[in-house]
Amino acid sequence: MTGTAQLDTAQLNTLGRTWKDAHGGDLDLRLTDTCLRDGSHHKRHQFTGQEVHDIVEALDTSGIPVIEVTHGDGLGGSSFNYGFSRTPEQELIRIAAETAKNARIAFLMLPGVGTKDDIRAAQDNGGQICRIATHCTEADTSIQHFGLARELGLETVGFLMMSHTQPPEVLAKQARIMVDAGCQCVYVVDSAGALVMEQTADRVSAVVAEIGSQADVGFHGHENLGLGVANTVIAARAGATQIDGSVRRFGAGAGNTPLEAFIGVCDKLGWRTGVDFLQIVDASEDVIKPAMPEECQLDRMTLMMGYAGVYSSFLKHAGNAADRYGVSGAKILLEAGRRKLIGGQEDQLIDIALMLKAEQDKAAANA
Ligand SMILES: CC[C@H](O)CC(=O)C(=O)O
Ligand SMILES: [Mn+2]
Repeated sequence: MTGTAQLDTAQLNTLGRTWKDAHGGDLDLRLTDTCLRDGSHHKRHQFTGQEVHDIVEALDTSGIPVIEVTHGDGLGGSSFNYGFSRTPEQELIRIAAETAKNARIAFLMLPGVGTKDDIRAAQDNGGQICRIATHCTEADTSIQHFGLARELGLETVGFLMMSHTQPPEVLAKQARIMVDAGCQCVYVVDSAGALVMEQTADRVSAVVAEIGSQADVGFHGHENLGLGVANTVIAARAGATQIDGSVRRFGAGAGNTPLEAFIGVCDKLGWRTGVDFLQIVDASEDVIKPAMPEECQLDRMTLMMGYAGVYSSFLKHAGNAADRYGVSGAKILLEAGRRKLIGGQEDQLIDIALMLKAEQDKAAANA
């Protein structure tokens, strides 16, 4: 089979649903910690090998079943456009895989940023789960990558990013494209932290109705309106069985769903995650916190992201543009939301800053 071929339903049924088997069916939810990938945005991609080793060891010991490790913008993201990594991501993947005793190591790739060779290298370095992320109307760009990943025997996950921008029925159709290409779990991704409760439930339910008999459904939340845990609980109630978050919210924007808080909530609800709450709380305080440049904040900038519906990974880029041109970062984000910018359009944040500066200079000249 070539990398671009689609899998038929019979193949999917025999190859799908790997995680329930891997965990012996004794978990209700499978958690993925993404502080070593989405947290890379907050860390400006400056993770050291030692930090990755220490964080993976702590998460793995606590029982986290999946740990995602990659540049914040996925394989191949280390660049002038997105920011250079301090340590090559393939080395970080290798360190993570060598450190984890039980957890599977996942890596993310965005078609057009990473390449098929990056996927092969990530597998050679010990990555086992290939997560392909596309804008939520561009699932067709993932077809060849899912084909390759399945050919290589990797577990596959699809990310429908910026899911707040499309109604449930559009997401369901896009999820179908991913599953037909070989994806074993499609995530509704609230990249901007803009979804509000029922909007999450409606989207997850629609995707479950479309693909639930063939593949799992996941949810990836952000904290920009303070709803990460609430949205994740409601997503699980709507049928999401794979859940993303970051311990201590170490992620993009105001951070990801705080995984330790969600684990505590799951304990109270009687949902089995396999993670020890006391250990994960210690890991948050003793290992994750020291690796963070600062806590992820729910402040003017990040609230604006949730409010205006802006991709969380734009936070540092908008802050840089605001500082460079002496304009309001919050106004840059509001305009980015109005323009409905998507990943890859980071350069437009500079255009917006220049426009705001011109307006500011004109107002000053007329004053
Ligand atoms: C650049 C990829 C992006 O950060 C993926 C993600 O975590 C999201 O869309 O929320
Ligand atoms: Mn994210």
